[in-house]
Amino acid sequence: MNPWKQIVSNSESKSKEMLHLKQIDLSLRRLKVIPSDILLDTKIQTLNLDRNKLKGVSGICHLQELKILILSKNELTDFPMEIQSLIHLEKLELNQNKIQTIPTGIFPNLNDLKHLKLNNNRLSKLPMDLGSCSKLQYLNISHNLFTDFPECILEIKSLKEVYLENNKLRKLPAELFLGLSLKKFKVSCNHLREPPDEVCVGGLKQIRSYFLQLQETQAKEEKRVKVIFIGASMAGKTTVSRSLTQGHTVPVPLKERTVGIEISEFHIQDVTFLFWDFAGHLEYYVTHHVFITPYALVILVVNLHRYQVADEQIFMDLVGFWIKNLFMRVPNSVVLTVGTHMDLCQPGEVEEKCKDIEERIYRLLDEHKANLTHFINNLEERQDSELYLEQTDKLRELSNCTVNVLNVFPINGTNYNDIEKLQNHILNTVCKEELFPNIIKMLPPIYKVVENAIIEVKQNEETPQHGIMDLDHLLSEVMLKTTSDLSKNLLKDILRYLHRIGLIVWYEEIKPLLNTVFLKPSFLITVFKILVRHDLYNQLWSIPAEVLISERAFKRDVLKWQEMLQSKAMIRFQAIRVLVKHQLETLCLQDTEELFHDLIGHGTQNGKLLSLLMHFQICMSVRNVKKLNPRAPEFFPGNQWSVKDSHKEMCYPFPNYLKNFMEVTERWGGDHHEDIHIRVYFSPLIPEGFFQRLMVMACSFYSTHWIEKDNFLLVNNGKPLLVKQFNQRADSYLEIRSRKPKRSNDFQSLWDFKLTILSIAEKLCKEWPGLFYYIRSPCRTIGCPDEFEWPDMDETESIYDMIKEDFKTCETCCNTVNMELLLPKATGHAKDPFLPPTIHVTNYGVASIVSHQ
Ligand SMILES: Nc1nc2c(ncn2[C@@H]2O[C@H](COP(=O)(O)OP(=O)(O)OP(=O)(O)O)[C@@H](O)[C@H]2O)c(=O)[nH]1
Repeated sequence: MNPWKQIVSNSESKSKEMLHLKQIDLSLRRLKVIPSDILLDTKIQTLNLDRNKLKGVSGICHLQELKILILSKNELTDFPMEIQSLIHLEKLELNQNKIQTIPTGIFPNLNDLKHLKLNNNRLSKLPMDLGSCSKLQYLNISHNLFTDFPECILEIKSLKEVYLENNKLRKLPAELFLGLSLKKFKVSCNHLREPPDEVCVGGLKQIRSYFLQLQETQAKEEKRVKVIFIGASMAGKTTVSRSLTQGHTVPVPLKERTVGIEISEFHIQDVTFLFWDFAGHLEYYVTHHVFITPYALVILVVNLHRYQVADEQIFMDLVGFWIKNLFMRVPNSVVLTVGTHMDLCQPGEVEEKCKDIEERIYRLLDEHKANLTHFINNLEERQDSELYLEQTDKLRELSNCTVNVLNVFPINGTNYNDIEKLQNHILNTVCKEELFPNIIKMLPPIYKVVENAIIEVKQNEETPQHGIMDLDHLLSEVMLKTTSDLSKNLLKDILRYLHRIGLIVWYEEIKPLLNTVFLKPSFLITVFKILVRHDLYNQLWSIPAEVLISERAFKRDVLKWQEMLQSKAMIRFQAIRVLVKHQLETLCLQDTEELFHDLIGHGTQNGKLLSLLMHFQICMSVRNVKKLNPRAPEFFPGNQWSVKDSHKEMCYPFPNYLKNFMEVTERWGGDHHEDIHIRVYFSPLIPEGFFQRLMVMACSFYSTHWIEKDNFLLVNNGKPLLVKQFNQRADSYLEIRSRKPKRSNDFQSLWDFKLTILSIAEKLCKEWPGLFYYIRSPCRTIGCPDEFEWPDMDETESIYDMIKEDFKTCETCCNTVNMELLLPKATGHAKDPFLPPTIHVTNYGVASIVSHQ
């Protein structure tokens, strides 16, 4: 609960209590001036004026005893000069105003100031005399317009926490990390070159290690950019990316369709490009969250011959779908649309189509913006608008983001002159400061030395061709190749940097892969492609007899596997072994035996392949598909939950291959009008791959489950819960449905069940920063279309505590509905109040939710 709300909760009790406590809460009052009676009470120590409409704070200088002053979310454009008189001030919050400058002469008077919040203003400078605040421990200047680091910060030796995110900083001073003893530091979303973002995301430890290296040497400049090729199947992505990297036109035969992703490195002048060519098939979209990252140039390839001017559907398939998904995933990305097959177009057709594509993209982005504005207005106009403040803020932030779409660049992908023109265009684009401020990376020379040593190790004859290496082995090899005396920790920090720029892959967060480095990221993709491929069904059939025999399988088994894949999207472990073995044989690698065991695992231990796929929520594992126990023990957030080991063969459902068969529908037995259901609406859409991953995570928690393409059914303590997705334009939502409990006491466990699914969905949504969602409960009256909106779920407050009323009246049908049918309204004692739990999804049976109680 917000501490301010705890202090004073209603106006009647306010005066007496406040006079005693000297703490005044006047937040959310729509105040334009501070009430005069407050200004007369000179003994006030705490004044909270959060979320009002103040343009000034005239008279505040009288409150000489003030220690805490909260003026966040007001309409201040000037820094209030009177604050200089508040010499006992310890905490000052002026965030979310419109302040542009802070004059000098204020901070030298605030000798006791410990906490200063100035985020979300329009500041580009801090006054030099801020340095005199020798007790300041917390400083937040994130979401402002700083281009240069304010030097005065370096003088404040007491600082423990500094927040600088979302500015335009290019360089951080070494003294900040080597001189001060910071404990918390955030700097994401800047234009950093020194140190580059890829170092900063590693946190204080890695930034310190970076600057320690620069104490004796000068940083060297490197220009690097990741280029992501996306677009529908057969658009020409591989043709363009291969022609660019190989320096001549490369015809791609039809049978060589991209499977998964292709990666290649390529140089134009002094810029290093890392090309990631994504296959157009939807089956691969579930893997895109692993690889589509911010700060990349996105090349959207469109076949102009296929494109039709007046056809909205074809625009959505070839262009709109990708732009929408990018907006959700990387809301600030730069997109260059390349139109291919212009040689097959008639004169005049190319110009007309390019213009049409550009206009429709802008319309799509405008529509998205208008949608957001509409939501913001709706929430703000509500009488209970204060219940939706977080949502409104998030929407506002989103409406400031935009995908930067460049004009369409038409080419004939089979003509090298055109490829050369495109090459120059790409170079000019990435060198544009305003589009790619992060292309330049200033690095200590040792980073390059280590990079070169790794490339040498990679090319060494003794290194396995697949480039998978044990971490310790790699570290000792690199140490041998570099003359300088490198510490293991520094080497690991440099490896982390090389992982983030995409040169190597080291997933240290995945336990079974902690000691594994993929020197060739493309091999990692090859590994993914063994099981995530559009032609998996045919792949199974093409496995040669000798591979089958070596795994004690027969052609008849293959038929069973194919049937299982088609009807249940399930792959048996034996089939996985066979597929991996076959794939490794076709790659003609040495050491296949060892690699095979590494990828597949030993005994019940998952190998690298399944660990990777499960970590990225692409598949899950189940033991005994037929005998799932509908009376499995009840699951509670906070309890460790496990399933006994069985000796049955494991099976792996891959929800991306699911079709709409009827198993879930049959088990559920149709909707009842009494069902308790809620809807989670998504704008602009439910992202591709979202539902499948939600399914994987949810089914990892609830062992009794059934899955279909757009539905899944979970059972907990004998009670079923159905989750369905509906994904149509302006009507994209998840429905979470359960039967109405017979006893009133059972409502809470049912709401707990729903809240767990909601918290999983919420966690997933964070991976799509451009995605907005809200939750509604439909009115209970048959035929009434109205829905009740859920309030913002405050991270610190249980939703059960937020719902105070027992009944709600529908504005449309005027019926009164019992609240426990609509929202989590605890009837008895709140057993498991909902605090968004931390979710640990590892493997089937060891998944757990830890709630913060
Ligand atoms: N005539 C003509 N053919 C092209 C052009 N660009 C690509 N192609 C051909 O179009 C076909 C598909 O090209 P790819 O590069 O494989 O397409 P892709 O987008 O990578 O397709 P996926 O791998 O399915 O995602 C190939 O046969 C290319 O040779 C072009 O500009 N003109």
